[in-house]
Amino acid sequence: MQVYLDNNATTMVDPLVVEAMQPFFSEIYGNPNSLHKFGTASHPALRKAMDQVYKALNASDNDDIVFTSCATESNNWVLKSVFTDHIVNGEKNHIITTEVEHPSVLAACRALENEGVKVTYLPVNNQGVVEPQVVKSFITDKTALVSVMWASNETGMINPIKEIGEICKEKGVLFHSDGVQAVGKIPVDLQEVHVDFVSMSAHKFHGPKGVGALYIKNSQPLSPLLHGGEHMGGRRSGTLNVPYIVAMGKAIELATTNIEEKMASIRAKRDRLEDALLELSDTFVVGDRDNRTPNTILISIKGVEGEGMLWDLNNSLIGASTGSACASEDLEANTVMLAIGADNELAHTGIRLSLSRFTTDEEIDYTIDQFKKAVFRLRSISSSFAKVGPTPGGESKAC
Ligand SMILES: Cc1ncc(COP(=O)(O)O)c(CNc2co[nH]c2=O)c1O
Repeated sequence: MQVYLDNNATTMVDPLVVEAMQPFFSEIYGNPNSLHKFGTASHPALRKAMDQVYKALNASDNDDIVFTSCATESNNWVLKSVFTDHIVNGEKNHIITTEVEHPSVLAACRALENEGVKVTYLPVNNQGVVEPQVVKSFITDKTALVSVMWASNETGMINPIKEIGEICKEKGVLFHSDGVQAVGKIPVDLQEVHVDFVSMSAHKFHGPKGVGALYIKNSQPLSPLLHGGEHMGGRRSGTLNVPYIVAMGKAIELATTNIEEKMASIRAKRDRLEDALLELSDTFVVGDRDNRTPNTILISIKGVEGEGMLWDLNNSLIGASTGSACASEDLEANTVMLAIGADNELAHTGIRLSLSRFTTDEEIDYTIDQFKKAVFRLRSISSSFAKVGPTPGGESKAC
């Protein structure tokens, strides 16, 4: 048996999505910008895909949704164009984000610091979420943008986006949320929550890699990141990737239809897995599961190096991660665990398990069995665990 539990990194493309894409490779393949029938033949499918995304997000017709190549592009677009539109002219000079954002936000912010922008990286609490009042306390009249991820790719913890949005609206500050780990996984209603910009990525909800989108509230101005054509109303140049846009529409429709039912099913499997792993001594899971995306577990196993655990699980054909694949090459401590206050040793023991709607009960059973065997094997050769020994009573808990 092989079990894929790294769905926060990327997901399998739903076979129904693959089917929806097929006609647009060799049958309806014209350039949508061409005026002839080969080009206009793709327009109905493009309109349908756009409608599917609007419906899934409950976006208003006054809002814009622009397809991009990925969420990394969407995140960079917001940050760099807010800089262009509101900071270069001297109107503002400050951006607020958090210490635990995805690298595509953090690296873009660091690039803007090199341009002289003042960036505040807010801390998170011991649950790994940022507190609205902390956001409010750092907003000044020079703040151009607040950027806070909707849900964490590493912990699944969900930030108080509605409350932060209300603060930003009251203060007249633009608000961006990297919605990659929320869209398609938990309800996202953009008429319920005030956010100016939301990034999303199809390969997180069973669409293909290489297509994402940016939601822009009230179609407000945002300078293009890419120039050179009147695509997407001049918002984002580049020939439309028709099969992938169609795929994103189908994928978001499948992911958000009966989403509560889908969430309940995934959550039940995740909770069963989490409860079983917490039976191991000296383990803890980051964040209260009631405020977490239904598919994610970030578990720390005292005395077991995360990388070693990954390889052991890999030998059992179980795919997991120690955190964002974007940072998986380095053997650094898990930054989120450091941010919530774990010490350096503990922060090297994090393992992220992220399920999907395709995860089966049999796969959960197999994972529980293999995970416990791996922990026993690795702890038996672990110098640190042997030295410290198990905590009497083996305190294990979610926190
Ligand atoms: C919160 C978040 N933002 C942005 C991205 C980048 O999206 P893309 O550019 O469309 O790929 C990711 C991918 N996150 C991960 C990729 O690998 N492991 C992860 O956790 C993400 O989780």
